Amino acid sequence: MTNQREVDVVVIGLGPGGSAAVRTLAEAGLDVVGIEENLVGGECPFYGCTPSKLMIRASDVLAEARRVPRFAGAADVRPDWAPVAARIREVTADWTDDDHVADLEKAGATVVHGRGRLDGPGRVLVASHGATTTYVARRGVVLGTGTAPAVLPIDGLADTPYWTNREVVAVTDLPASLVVVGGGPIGAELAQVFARFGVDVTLVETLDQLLGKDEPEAARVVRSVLEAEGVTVRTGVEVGRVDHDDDGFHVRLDDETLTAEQVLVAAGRHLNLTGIGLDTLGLDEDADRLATDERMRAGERLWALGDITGEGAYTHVATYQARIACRDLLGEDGPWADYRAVARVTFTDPEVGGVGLTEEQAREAGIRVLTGTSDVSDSSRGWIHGAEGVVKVVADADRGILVGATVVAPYAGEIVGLLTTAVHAEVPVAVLLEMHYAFPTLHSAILTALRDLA
Ligand SMILES: Cc1cc2nc3c(=O)[nH]c(=O)nc-3n(C[C@H](O)[C@H](O)[C@H](O)COP(=O)(O)OP(=O)(O)OC[C@H]3O[C@@H](n4cnc5c(N)ncnc54)[C@H](O)[C@@H]3O)c2cc1C
Ligand SMILES: NC(=O)c1ccc[n+]([C@@H]2O[C@H](COP(=O)([O-])OP(=O)(O)OC[C@H]3O[C@@H](n4cnc5c(N)ncnc54)[C@H](O)[C@@H]3O)[C@@H](O)[C@H]2O)c1
Repeated sequence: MTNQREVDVVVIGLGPGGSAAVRTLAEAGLDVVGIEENLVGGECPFYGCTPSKLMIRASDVLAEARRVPRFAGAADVRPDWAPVAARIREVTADWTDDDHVADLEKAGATVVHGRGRLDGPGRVLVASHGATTTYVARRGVVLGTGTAPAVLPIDGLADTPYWTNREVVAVTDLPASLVVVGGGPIGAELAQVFARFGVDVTLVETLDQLLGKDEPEAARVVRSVLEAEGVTVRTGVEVGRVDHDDDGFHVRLDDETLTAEQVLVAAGRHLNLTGIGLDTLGLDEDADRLATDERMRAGERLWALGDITGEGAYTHVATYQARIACRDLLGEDGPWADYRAVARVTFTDPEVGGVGLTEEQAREAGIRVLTGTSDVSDSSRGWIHGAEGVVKVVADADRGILVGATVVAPYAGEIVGLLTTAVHAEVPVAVLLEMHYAFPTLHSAILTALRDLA
């Protein structure tokens, strides 16, 4: 049976980006329908940012307690996953979305659980509870369908009960050993978590460095910390085959076969665009991103936001883009989208905070580059804290401004805020060199890196 309903805006996919758009448009008085096929809230609160950061918080507490002998005497540390599993169930409400739905309905939106599909400009087919409804959106459609874990074409893998981020957040009992495939943010963060809880972890990465999107100086610190904490790190290796039997998983690399009780695949994401109907608007659904203009327009009466746009797979990018798309849909003026100063944080310990371009990206962009670095462990606060880390700043020599920066340090995610302001507002390096940096702080290592610009 097919029904038809006319509304102002249809939003397909209610992750952080889609949910923010629904809320803003509904609060502005528009007739908005949000369509979600799984949990309203999306990857971040249920399978991503929030549960992983709860794990990280717990593992950081363990690590800090283990530092007691070095700084303050003795501590008896006995890890227990039960409080972690309980807090994750509390924050996800056991993977139910009633609160998220209520939040959007309170704003005046209609939420439909079902699968949405584009059917030409401004038209969406929604399959829900055995019926199909056609929504005709007077202003347009917002697409924010996000990603799913990439399915790797590794021989044998599909026949094994491996974990992705979707399963790992629900773990109640830890395995004795774990192979993590993929040394990006998810792999690095979770390898450290499980190692700190006593799991024998091997981290396997195809590239020659961990955190391939970050500066090599940052990746080196993270690798050395992980190895010091007992993680075996293998970079520059291919996984040829994965098997599973009574002895667990067997992960065949070029030069050895790893055996472990569990495998976590954290090797990138697949865009949820397949079969979404982009072809009905003349767009390519097999592209590696859905390109958007500065107003987040992706096609005729179509706006896109979040991970599918390829502008940075972060929650804060999705919600930023939601603000821009809503501005356009509500007929307001800019500012429009600007990605010069996107901040990113990998929540390893020490954290890796980055903003803007890496040195390599800046050189590829044709910028006349100057770089400066400083060793956080050599700074006063770094030494007091017993911290390892590095600050690297990347400057445009011709314009006298920073175009990128990276901080590896405790709380680097907070410290990078200062550098995000500098890159975003194009604060002259000459000004950054003359401002005050409190003593003794971790962020004062930025001044040393600025003085090193050459
Ligand atoms: C383990 C992990 C940790 C992370 N940690 C961080 C972090 O610390 N900080 C950070 O900024 N980012 C983090 N991220 C990334 C962050 O989760 C994503 O960038 C963010 O969720 C993207 O939001 P989105 O709106 O694009 O879509 P998503 O959150 O992916 O949501 C898209 C929604 O669309 C729905 N959908 C898809 N197709 C359809 C359809 N046809 N019809 C209806 N609904 C559909 C999906 O079910 C989903 O709910 C992490 C990700 C992972 C996996
Ligand atoms: N703190 C954060 O903000 C945070 C945390 C986690 C995830 N995220 C977001 O989620 C996205 C996905 O994270 P991710 O870590 O899965 O992806 P990623 O794409 O950043 O990293 C995946 C890594 O897996 C490697 N890889 C791919 N195939 C492999 C194979 N067969 N064997 C070994 N290694 C392989 C890649 O070379 C890459 O280094 C990220 O892009 C990030 O934006 C953000």
